[in-house]
Amino acid sequence: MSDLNDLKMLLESRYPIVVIETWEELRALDLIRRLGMREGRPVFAWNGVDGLRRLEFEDAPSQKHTVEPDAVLGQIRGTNEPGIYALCDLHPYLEGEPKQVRLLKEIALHHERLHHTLVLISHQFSIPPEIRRYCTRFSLSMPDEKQLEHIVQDEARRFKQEKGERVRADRNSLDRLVRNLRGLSVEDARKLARGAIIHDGAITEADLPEINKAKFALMEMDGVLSYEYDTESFADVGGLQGLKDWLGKREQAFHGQTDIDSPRGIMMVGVQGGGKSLAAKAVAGLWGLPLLRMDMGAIYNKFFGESERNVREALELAETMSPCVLWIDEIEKGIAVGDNDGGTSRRVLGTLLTWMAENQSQVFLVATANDIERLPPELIRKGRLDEIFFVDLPSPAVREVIFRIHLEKRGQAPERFDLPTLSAHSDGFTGAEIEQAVVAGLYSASAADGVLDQALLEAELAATVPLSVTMAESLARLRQWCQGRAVHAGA
Ligand SMILES: Nc1ncnc2c1ncn2[C@@H]1O[C@H](COP(=O)(O)OP(=O)(O)OP(=O)(O)O)[C@@H](O)[C@H]1O
Repeated sequence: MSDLNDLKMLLESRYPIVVIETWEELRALDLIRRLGMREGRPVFAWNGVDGLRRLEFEDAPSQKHTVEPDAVLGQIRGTNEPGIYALCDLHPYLEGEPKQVRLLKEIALHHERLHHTLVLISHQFSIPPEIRRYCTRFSLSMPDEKQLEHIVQDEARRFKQEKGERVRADRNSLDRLVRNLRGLSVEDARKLARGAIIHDGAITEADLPEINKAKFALMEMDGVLSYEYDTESFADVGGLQGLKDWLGKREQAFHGQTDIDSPRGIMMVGVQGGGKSLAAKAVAGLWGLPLLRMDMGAIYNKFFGESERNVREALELAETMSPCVLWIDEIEKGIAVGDNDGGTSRRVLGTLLTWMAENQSQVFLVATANDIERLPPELIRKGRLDEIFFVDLPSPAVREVIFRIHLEKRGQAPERFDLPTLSAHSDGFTGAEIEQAVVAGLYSASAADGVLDQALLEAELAATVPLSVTMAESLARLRQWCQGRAVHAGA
């Protein structure tokens, strides 16, 4: 790892303040200590409990009078001997504290005279605008696959010493485990590897979903990306045969098992409740990949900060989680044409398009959209996505399958029902509406202390006015828009 050299270069480029966002405080401090010793510069560490102390000497006493942040910053400002000051968890003391921010700025302003370097170490650090131009960010490097494999082997050795048993593993599972640990710090990778080994003394494919969930939790994306625990199987999706065939043909290429270009993503447009979300979940289920969902609403949430940064970070996280499926639900909400928001949605779209053009990682994008009129043309231009699928209302045969799926899911034997008649009575219904009719029928049956039967289901269907009727015009527009632009997901 060349962290030492990289940090040295940063210091030499005379930035007065270096910000390190990390959970690995001890590793960051060790790096700074080594750098100080190599460069012959005194190094100090501070936190709000112990105050300041010399970092090079293990038993150096703490200067208790510097526990308060303004005391320590005041002392640094007043010292002429140039030093490196690692300030841990200073971030809460800067919020709404103009005095502290000013002191930081003073030290930065007099950098040419004082030659102090402040290294601010926190798990998260938002730089106050007053000092932004004096700051630079530094990231600790993450272990590469070779180092990760060493970590896993270390843990396997430790297991053997403690339990007297060898860890069972095949090459393929080990490789996949190592790949899935990418993007984690040494400490976290070790923790997850230990977790995978400890419960059964083996490394198997079955460990991977747990590893992915735990890894995602460690990454803390605060609502912009969520980990979808329930992926679906395509067996639970009625119809969409065209989409299923398309995906089936590309699975090997996605996993890098052929020389053909890896597929990068699809968009699904269609009526509400037509099964687009269900299909997105089924892609992950079919390919055995974790499913991450990007919430366009959260990207614009002011509490989460700058929108483009949120998108960038979410995409980076998806890359770290690769191979995975990234599902952007209702994509038009975040990047709609004509949004009057001071250009934010244009910038978010730009960030997304750049990523789509440059993405080399195994992240398969599944975007779903309801409102095609708000979709920016750049996004749907040929070549951006591998395919645009139109999810239309289900055909009579598919409606039968959907009835079967939802009856079976609720413990109702489909043989007890006349499925062709139910299908005939549900012309124009979406999958969601068929499911709703089954659920409503079950409620009615239970209220009457009876069982669900054909008559109850037919009554529920007769009482429903499907969206395709109330929104006939927009459905017609959608179908027209899709001609020549999208392929039929059901074909
Ligand atoms: N083709 C289908 N096969 C089986 N179930 C379906 C199908 N289509 C819809 N459903 C049922 O309806 C529910 C809602 O559908 P889903 O959320 O996938 O639709 P959608 O097109 O994403 O709708 P929206 O645009 O409103 O989010 C699904 O969870 C599923 O239970």
